[in-house]
Amino acid sequence: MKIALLGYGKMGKTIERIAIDRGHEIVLKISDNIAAYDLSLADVAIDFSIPTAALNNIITCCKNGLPVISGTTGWLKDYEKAVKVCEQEDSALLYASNFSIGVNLFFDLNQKLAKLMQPFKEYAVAIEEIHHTQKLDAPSGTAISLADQIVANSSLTGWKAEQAEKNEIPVYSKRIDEVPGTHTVSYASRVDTIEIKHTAHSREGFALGAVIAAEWIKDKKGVFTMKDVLSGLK
Ligand SMILES: NC(=O)C1=CN([C@@H]2O[C@H](COP(=O)(O)OP(=O)(O)OC[C@H]3O[C@@H](n4cnc5c(N)ncnc54)[C@H](OP(=O)(O)O)[C@@H]3O)[C@@H](O)[C@H]2O)C=CC1
Ligand SMILES: O=C(O)C1=N[C@H](C(=O)O)C[C@H](O)C1
Repeated sequence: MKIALLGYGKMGKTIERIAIDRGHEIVLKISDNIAAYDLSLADVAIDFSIPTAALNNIITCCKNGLPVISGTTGWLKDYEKAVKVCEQEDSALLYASNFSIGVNLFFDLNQKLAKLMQPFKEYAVAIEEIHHTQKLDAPSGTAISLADQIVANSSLTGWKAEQAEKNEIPVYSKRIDEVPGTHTVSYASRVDTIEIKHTAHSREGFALGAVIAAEWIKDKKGVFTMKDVLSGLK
């Protein structure tokens, strides 16, 4: 498979190594405006760039009929625009706030725990995410996905960074040196605390999941999530 890498930073470089190990070829590496590049050599694009570039990169891929895997976070207010263009252009898009298989299992666990905790109003839920100091967005895309899942499975009305209202989930963001990504969901009562936690030891899990998603989407059309990819692996 011929891959265009949109964004050639920490993730782009890790994806390159894993994609080559799996027998793929990197035909393009972009770290600036996509308009100047010829996408016609690629079978699929993988975008791990910056929040302000993600939507434009996705739209350009869709207009070129190039399936695109989107891992960039911090641009989701524009997600519906991306979906609309993808559908209009009869192209293919898969966004995930986190491509790691472990985090996707953690998402299932989070959803189940939220359902289980729903009747027990004495527990207050909170989310904490810790990432490296170069991260541009906060809260992390993964923390937002976790919060959205809890809202969908509880009587809580939303989430807020730090100072949440009574009916909201507080999401705390910490930035520490080289941390690849740690997410904790906790339910605290006066007498005890229940916690679930995912700790990434490196960026390999994110990158492997993105390459697996690219292999999966290559000849498809439509808007997908990691659930679609993982249901095919089970
Ligand atoms: N979904 C997931 O599983 C994961 C998501 N992420 C997300 O992926 C994104 C990238 O992370 P990371 O690799 O750590 O960040 P980096 O800062 O290391 O890399 C971002 C890269 O994008 C480049 N870039 C800047 N403008 C553009 C543009 N217009 N088009 C294409 N590339 C551009 C930057 O170039 P330059 O340095 O020259 O500005 C840089 O090489 C972040 O949003 C992060 O949150 C990260 C890990 C996992
Ligand atoms: O910026 C990162 O590094 C990461 N970003 C993603 C996010 O915002 O959730 C995923 C992962 O935690 C690493």
